[in-house]
Amino acid sequence: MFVMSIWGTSLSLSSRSLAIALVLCVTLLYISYSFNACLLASISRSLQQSNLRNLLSLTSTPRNESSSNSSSSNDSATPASNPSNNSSNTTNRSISSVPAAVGIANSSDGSPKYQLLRQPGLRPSRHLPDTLIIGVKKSGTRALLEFIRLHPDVRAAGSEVHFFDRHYQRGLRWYRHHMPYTIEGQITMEKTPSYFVTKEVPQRVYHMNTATKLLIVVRDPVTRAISDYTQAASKKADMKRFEQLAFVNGSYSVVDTTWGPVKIGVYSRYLERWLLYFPLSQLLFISGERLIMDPAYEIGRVQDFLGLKRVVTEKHFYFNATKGFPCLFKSEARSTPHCLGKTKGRNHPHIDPSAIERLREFYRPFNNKFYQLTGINFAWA
Ligand SMILES: Nc1ncnc2c1ncn2[C@@H]1O[C@H](COP(=O)(O)OS(=O)(=O)O)[C@@H](OP(=O)(O)O)[C@H]1O
Repeated sequence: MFVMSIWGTSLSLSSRSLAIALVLCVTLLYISYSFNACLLASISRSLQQSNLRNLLSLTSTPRNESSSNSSSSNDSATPASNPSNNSSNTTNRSISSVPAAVGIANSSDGSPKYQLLRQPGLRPSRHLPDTLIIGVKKSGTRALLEFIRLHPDVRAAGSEVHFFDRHYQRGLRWYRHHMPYTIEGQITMEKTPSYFVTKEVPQRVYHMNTATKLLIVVRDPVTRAISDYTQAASKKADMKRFEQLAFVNGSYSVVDTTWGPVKIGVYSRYLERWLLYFPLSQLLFISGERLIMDPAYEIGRVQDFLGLKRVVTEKHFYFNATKGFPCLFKSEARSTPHCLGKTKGRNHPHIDPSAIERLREFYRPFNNKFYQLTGINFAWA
């Protein structure tokens, strides 16, 4: 009886243990299942996000391309001296890599081709400019930018960024954010014509990158002054006549050198400041007159200076008789003809020839100094 009762007790004990073990097993299985499910969900989420990020960074490229271009690699957030990083972008350019990469960029199918873009250099990113068009205002700076950006290895900011003269305190990170996306081997370019005449700019550009290449379009300072005046008059209905503004006291004897349109034409004065920071070999002077008469010639010089293959040639230009200026084809296949906008190539007002003659006389010594500094005789009258 006693044995029976012990046996019975141990039986009920072992079935309780069995039941407890079963419950424990089921609980463990449930916890393990939930944990694995969470883990898998989180892995899949992060994979989706990284794919999305890649896709977004790729699809944002055309937005910037439509406005312009750039390349260099400087992550500095403040305008402190960090000159060396940008210069490497001017070498090792591969024209053939560009259309290929752009083609791949449009693919979002996750194929091996698409994976190529993850390789360093092929993933588009923004860089500080390694080339600047610094001026001179009203000399053909927009034409130069539009012409040179036909090159597949050039990307430029579409509008004038004014970083070095107006927004310098915002820092290089801000500046870089205004640059277009580029891939390795492409040049990043920006044009702001007021850089040439703003006192602080040469030193600031030098601090960004001592190797920055500088493009300067120059034009007969008298015609440039009239062009500058024409632009100002187009915005102000009651503007005085050019002759009244260019001279002191209404007579043509004393030139008003404080008036912006006159002052900017004293190129030698501004150039001297730039030469304190940059050797002449880093500056390229483009004749504004020749850019109109023979754009292919001037663009050839620019491509050589930038170490680019001569891709933009006479095949890209045609003379538009209605506009009275050269216009361009966006490709060698002569598709998409394009002229600059209405604000480029305005009709100038009639100016008294005596006033023009007096201004020529005024500029002559400064022009000669400029020819001497640049080693180029621009032959302005
Ligand atoms: N291809 C072509 N089409 C139209 N205009 C051309 C071209 N090439 C040079 N130019 C000359 O460019 C002058 C304007 O110069 P900028 O672009 O430097 O002006 S700005 O400083 O950016 O406002 C502009 O000056 P204005 O003629 O006084 O309007 C033109 O003479």
